[in-house]
Amino acid sequence: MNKKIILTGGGTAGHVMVNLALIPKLKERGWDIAYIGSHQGIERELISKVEGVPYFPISTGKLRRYFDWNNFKDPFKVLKGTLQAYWIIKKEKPSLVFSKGGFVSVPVIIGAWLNGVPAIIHESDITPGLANKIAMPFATKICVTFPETLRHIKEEKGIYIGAVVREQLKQGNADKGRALCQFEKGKPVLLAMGGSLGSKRINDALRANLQTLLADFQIVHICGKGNIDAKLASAKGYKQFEYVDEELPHLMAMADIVVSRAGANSIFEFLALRKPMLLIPLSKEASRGDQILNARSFEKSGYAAVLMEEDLTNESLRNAIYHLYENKDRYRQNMERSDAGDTLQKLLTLIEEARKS
Ligand SMILES: CC(=O)N[C@H]1[C@@H](OP(=O)(O)OP(=O)(O)OC[C@H]2O[C@@H](n3ccc(=O)[nH]c3=O)[C@H](O)[C@@H]2O)O[C@H](CO)[C@@H](O)[C@@H]1O
Repeated sequence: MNKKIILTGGGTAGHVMVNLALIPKLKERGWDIAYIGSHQGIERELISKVEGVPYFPISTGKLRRYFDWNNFKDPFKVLKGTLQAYWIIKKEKPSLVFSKGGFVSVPVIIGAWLNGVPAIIHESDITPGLANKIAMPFATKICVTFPETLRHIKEEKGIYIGAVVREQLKQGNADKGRALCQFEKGKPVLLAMGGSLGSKRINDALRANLQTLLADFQIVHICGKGNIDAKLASAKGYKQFEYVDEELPHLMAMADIVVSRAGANSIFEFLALRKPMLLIPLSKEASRGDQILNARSFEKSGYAAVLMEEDLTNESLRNAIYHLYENKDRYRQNMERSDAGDTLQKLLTLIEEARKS
């Protein structure tokens, strides 16, 4: 019985996390795993830390909905990537390809289709991203996180499974988090996270309020690569990180409230950990607006407060943070009513069923 799987997905950490959640479970079940990603993307860095998962880099190009001179070059890169993915899949002979989306996944899904290998796509957001939209006709099944996403998918291919949250996030230790940040016990902790790449808008507005907020909170701020403010390195009760890997569960465990972008993986992680959250979704100017839909859906369920980027000022952020903290118990009670079920198990069952024998 062939139990080889190729995983793909990348560009931002949000397109790698489901794969990271799956890898230990697939290993437990005796799967042989390989990964196809880009040469430079964050997926290469994240997967290189995982033992026993060979990484095959391919050429990728960004698929854009707007004018850019690279639009003339990138189709050739995607074509090259498709040929590379085709040959890797032909040689590796997996019984299934699983994709978490992102530009790099398009050549891989097409490469799987050309080899007659079934492929499953996972879509985290309410509306499918451009890469997944292009790849969908070549996939066997498309799993979605939000039930309303099924509207955008051909009936027989779409399947609602919910969000996949990494097990290790649930094993955080608040004392370890405080030790890492040199925070004291007893004073509330605010975790600010601008998605896996950081957010300059959130960083600036938060730092403008730092003096006021530090009177009431200790703040751990994940600000993105290159965004550490050295002048604030010695501020008491304020700890900055560019990106956090193994230690993230401890930081999440000690947080009383969270201020975050509304990337699908992050918000479901906060929901699983029952963290009252203020979401500042990426604006329509900078994206297709998927985070706005994610945030509105959480707001409607009573899990989150939402501050739109166009309404983000130093004052509105400060007021929203205090409002969130005052109402934190209400948000927690609402989150207690959510039941995610064992999504990882559902996904594993789907993988076992879909593979080519
Ligand atoms: C700019 C962009 O394209 N954003 C998209 C991207 O966001 P982004 O990559 O930010 O995605 P998410 O918020 O969904 O996921 C980020 C993941 O990185 C992890 N993390 C983050 C920071 C850190 O220091 N350490 C760490 O491990 C989080 O725990 C989470 O698992 O993918 C999401 C899921 O398709 C989309 O909803 C977002 O719109």
